[in-house]
Amino acid sequence: MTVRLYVVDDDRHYARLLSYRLDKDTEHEVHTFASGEEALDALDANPPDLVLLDIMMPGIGGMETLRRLQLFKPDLPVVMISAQGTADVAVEAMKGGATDYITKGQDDLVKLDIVVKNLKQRVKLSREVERLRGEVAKKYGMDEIVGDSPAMERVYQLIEKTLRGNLTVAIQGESGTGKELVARAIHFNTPPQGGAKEGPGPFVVVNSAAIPKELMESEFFGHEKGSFTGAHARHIGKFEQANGGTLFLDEVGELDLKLQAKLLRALQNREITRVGGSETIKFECRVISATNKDVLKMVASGEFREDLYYRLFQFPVQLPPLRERDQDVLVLAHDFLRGYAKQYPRFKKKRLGADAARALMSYPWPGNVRELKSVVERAMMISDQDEITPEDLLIDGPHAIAPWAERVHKTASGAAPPRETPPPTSSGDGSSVPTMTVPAAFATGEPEPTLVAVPSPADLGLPMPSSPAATAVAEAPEADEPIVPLEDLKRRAVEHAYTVCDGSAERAAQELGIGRATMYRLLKKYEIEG
Ligand SMILES: Nc1ncnc2c1ncn2[C@@H]1O[C@H](COP(=O)(O)OP(=O)(O)OP(=O)(O)O)[C@@H](O)[C@H]1O
Repeated sequence: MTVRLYVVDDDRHYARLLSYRLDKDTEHEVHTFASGEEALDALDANPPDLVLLDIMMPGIGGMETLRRLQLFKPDLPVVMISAQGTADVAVEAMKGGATDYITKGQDDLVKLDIVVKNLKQRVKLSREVERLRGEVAKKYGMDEIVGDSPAMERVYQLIEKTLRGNLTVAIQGESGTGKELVARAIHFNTPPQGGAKEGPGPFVVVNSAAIPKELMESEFFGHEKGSFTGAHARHIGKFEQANGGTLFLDEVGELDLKLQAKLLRALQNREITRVGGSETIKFECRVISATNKDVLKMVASGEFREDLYYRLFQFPVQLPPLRERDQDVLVLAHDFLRGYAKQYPRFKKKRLGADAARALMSYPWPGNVRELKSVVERAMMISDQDEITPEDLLIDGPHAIAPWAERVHKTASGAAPPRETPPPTSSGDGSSVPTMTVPAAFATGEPEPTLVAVPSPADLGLPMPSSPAATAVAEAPEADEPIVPLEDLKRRAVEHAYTVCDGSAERAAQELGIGRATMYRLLKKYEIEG
């Protein structure tokens, strides 16, 4: 680990003495400066981990330099160097935020070693925290949301807009459409609000459907010891826990009217009182709610307070069910395949065969993405070969299991499928796509073959052959060519388009037939740089 140290002292002899000693440690990168101004000028290009700062210097001097260093990075460790007889100034500096001080000509060099050693420990720790924070943010970042369909494109645009301010966001969508995923992405990508400390703060979930009614108030606002039977200790509620971060109110449509009134009051006044307590406690957090209910209908029927509706739904984000994003099915399936193989490396060679991919595409998925996920993960487990076949999916055929089997049979026998929209005969953007007969694996015993949609290249997230960027990568493969994973093709298509379009993401997006936001996301995902 390299630690960058600044030695700032106009006494060149003393500065050289310190830097010579510090340089002996190979982990140290020492920069010396003769004035505060010089050191401040270097901050952006080479930010320090630790500063040794003389108090008495010409120009702005040590104290003012300290103040400006703190503006640059509030938790930057700064050790003041005081001349003999100016120890009282050093103490003043520590009151002003300096970490420690050494006195020239006394025990300075020994103390220097100890101080630097301790601070290095601190720097190492804060780097580790930073690294972990980055990992968490990545895990819950935008990249976790998968899908390039026009419907998801709109969702990405809305998410980006929610990041501009601190309005309450209400995410609506059927069960399993990714509401929590989107809430986490908003939380982890929201820039720190005015005065907030570093990082996104805590993400606290309250699932209103999962908590017994009688415990709801205490869950939200906390309680004091002895405030009711069973309250053996003080309990800190979710609002307080979310302070400085995000409170995610899941299934908000399940709240009863009494609690709705209390929630409204808390949100309006930005303060709460614990059950059985009298102290009012201020909180500051972003509020995101989610529901799969039609809350406006609930407002009309008196089940949901209108004033709370306006308070929570300042920025509504509607998530599409899977049936409205057919072209995402394979992208999602591959993502689940990769995710499961990462979790269980023994499955890392498993891949979707062409017939299985077609079967997934033609299956009438309803809304819940979890269904697709469990079909894919189960297929990985039960398939005997590396290539997953339609039979491994267990969504049709003699071994198919509910609810998947019933859906296929209902659809095939002409009964209304559970989806609200018809099976895919058009791509997401309204253009028609060719149809084909159901593959053998979907034979239902019906005399007439069922017609289902065949994915177009655009449906698969691939460039349409008509675009110049596409022709180079979308040539028809020979029958004996090995199958290339879809993700590799996508990466190549994006890379190629970006190069051909001279690094213009906008033009490349146009050529690929995808939106700008998706293009930027893919460039980031594949780490393609201009
Ligand atoms: N767009 C998506 N990209 C990747 N995974 C998704 C997407 N949408 C949903 N999922 C996956 O589906 C599962 C359900 O997602 P999530 O819990 O966010 O949905 P939800 O709408 O909050 O569900 P519920 O209404 O049941 O609480 C998770 O495993 C999630 O990873």
